Amino acid sequence: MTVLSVNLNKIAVLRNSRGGREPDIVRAARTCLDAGAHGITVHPRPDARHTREDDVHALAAVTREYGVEFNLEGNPFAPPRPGYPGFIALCEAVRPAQATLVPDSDAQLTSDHGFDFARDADTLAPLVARLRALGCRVSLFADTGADVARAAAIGAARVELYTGPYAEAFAGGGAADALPAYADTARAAAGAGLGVNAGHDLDQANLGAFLDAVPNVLEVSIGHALVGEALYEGLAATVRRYLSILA
Ligand SMILES: CC(=O)[C@@H](O)[C@H](O)COP(=O)(O)O
Ligand SMILES: NCC(=O)COP(=O)(O)O
Repeated sequence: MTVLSVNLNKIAVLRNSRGGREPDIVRAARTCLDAGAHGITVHPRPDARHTREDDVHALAAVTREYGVEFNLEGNPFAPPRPGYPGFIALCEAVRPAQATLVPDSDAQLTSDHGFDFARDADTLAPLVARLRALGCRVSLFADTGADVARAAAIGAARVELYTGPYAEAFAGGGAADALPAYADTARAAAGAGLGVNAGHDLDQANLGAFLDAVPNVLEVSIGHALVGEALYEGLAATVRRYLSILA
């Protein structure tokens, strides 16, 4: 079964554009969870452009209340700065069920690549161990063709396949060419004992074909498209549409 974790970054983008509390990210989380979403994801960035430290605490509390997964994403190497205590410190404070490590630089518009596990193994391994000691399941953001055996050796429980290139290929009519690399990487990950998550630019149009082609996807985290689509149909109805694609 594939579960849906709704990424609420874009609710915070809208809220921050005017300051204040609206739209309320906790109300959005409750709406998604009441509609059947299996968890909540956020990816607070060091520049606090969307979700902030206080959101992380509030969403940790609401996911605890619902008994669902809180998936916290971030770059463990980004240094702390005022308003952003650092990814590991956030994990120490709220102990998310899943910590997804993503190799973003500060200036990136959004996530656009996975780790180079061979290059990053020595720096990742102690951080993964620290997160595991907190009780977090650790997932590492990965490109197709990544050295997933090494990701397993680093201590991760899962990899999250970066689906941006798939979404782009789908939009251009080239999904059939893009999907085999995802399926191969998912199979290799399973063979290495890793669970497989997927995310980035998934939407109602491209999700079904991805899940049909890629085996054993345990979780998809979806935010940008889902929040955009919710403008037309409402958040709860949109979450239910995604759940019907997963079913
Ligand atoms: C890790 C990942 O794929 C990203 O999709 C991320 O969570 C989205 O971040 P932004 O909302 O900042 O683009
Ligand atoms: N990990 C991917 C995620 O949380 C959401 O990505 P997107 O749907 O906002 O592109």
